Amino acid sequence: MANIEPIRVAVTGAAGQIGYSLLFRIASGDMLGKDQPVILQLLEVTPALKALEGVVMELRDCAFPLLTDIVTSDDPNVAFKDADYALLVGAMPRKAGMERGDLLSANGGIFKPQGEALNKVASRGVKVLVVGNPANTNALIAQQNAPDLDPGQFTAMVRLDHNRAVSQLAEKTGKPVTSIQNLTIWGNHSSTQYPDLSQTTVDGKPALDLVDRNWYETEYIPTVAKRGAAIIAARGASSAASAASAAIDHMHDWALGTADGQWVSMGIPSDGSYGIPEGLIYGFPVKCANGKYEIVQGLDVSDFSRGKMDATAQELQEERDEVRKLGLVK
Ligand SMILES: NC(=O)c1ccc[n+]([C@@H]2O[C@H](COP(=O)([O-])OP(=O)(O)OC[C@H]3O[C@@H](n4cnc5c(N)ncnc54)[C@H](O)[C@@H]3O)[C@@H](O)[C@H]2O)c1
Ligand SMILES: O=C(O)C[C@H](O)C(=O)O
Repeated sequence: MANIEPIRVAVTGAAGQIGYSLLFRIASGDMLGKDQPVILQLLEVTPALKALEGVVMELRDCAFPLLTDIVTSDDPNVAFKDADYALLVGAMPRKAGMERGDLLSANGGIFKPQGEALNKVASRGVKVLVVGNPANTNALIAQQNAPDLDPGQFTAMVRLDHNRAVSQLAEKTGKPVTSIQNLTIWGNHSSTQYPDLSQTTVDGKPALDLVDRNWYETEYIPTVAKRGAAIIAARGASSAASAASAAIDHMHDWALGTADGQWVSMGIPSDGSYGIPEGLIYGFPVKCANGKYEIVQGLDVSDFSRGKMDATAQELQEERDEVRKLGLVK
């Protein structure tokens, strides 16, 4: 372990609820491996730096063997300096009664300067995950303001939706989550997302042979798509530990690869696959190896799926138009 160079991981919104779970998981090796030392580079707004100091005290008190150093700052040019991974969490969460897209004008402005700072100071191979909502369009804003980086380095989190979808299906079929494979979240991290079971297997059997079609269309899909709102209604605050866990899963699989033959869902720039307009940051089925992701190609798309996939793409186009008007993307 002593001979492995530490990896720099930047996290924004580090004193927030998600940060409080995420940082400890990164420092314990859950994201990049149990033998990979890390340096945490934490960004917060100036008024939250005091609270962040307390989080840093707690991180130090854990005496994590892999945690080599901690940097804190309210300047993205410091926090993103030479970062190999950047998890952009810092943004306002929605309240009951809001859609995530309602946060666009409040949060969109955060991601332009952060994209510019990543462009200027991050490692040229930085892998970026946007968690702050609306995650897909915020990822687009950061990406468009980082012209010297490859657009594919910017991704958005639909992994929480993916994990929710796996868990709901496991519960319905009475099978363990590990029996479920090849599930996809297409599109936006919003209530238009499409949790698609058409290719999914449970213990090798087609999932749609095991559940009622009416349940799938009228209960399962809306339950997964509206789970974030259900958590806000129950907890009085948006999901945090599960969101952090999904962020760990997303980065872990991107960095270290997906399990043999299996795929996961990631929000990535569309290359036009499956007829999704190029450039939108859209949830796709992907396999990862050697630090790269690749869209799973050649899947059959039914008329039902086509309608759902196009509707969520349409919403992302509308969000893109809105941020264009705000001058946040070209
Ligand atoms: N994509 C997903 O699946 C998913 C899941 C859960 C939550 N979220 C989103 O993640 C975001 C954070 O959620 P939370 O519960 O941790 O919120 P929170 O309010 O507890 O924490 C957000 C933190 O971000 C900080 N912050 C605000 N602007 C910043 C900036 N410009 N730079 C750095 N830090 C900044 C705040 O000071 C605060 O400490 C919200 O937008 C929420 O909706 C996304
Ligand atoms: O729903 C929210 O606003 C928070 C988060 O995006 C979630 O899905 O839990």
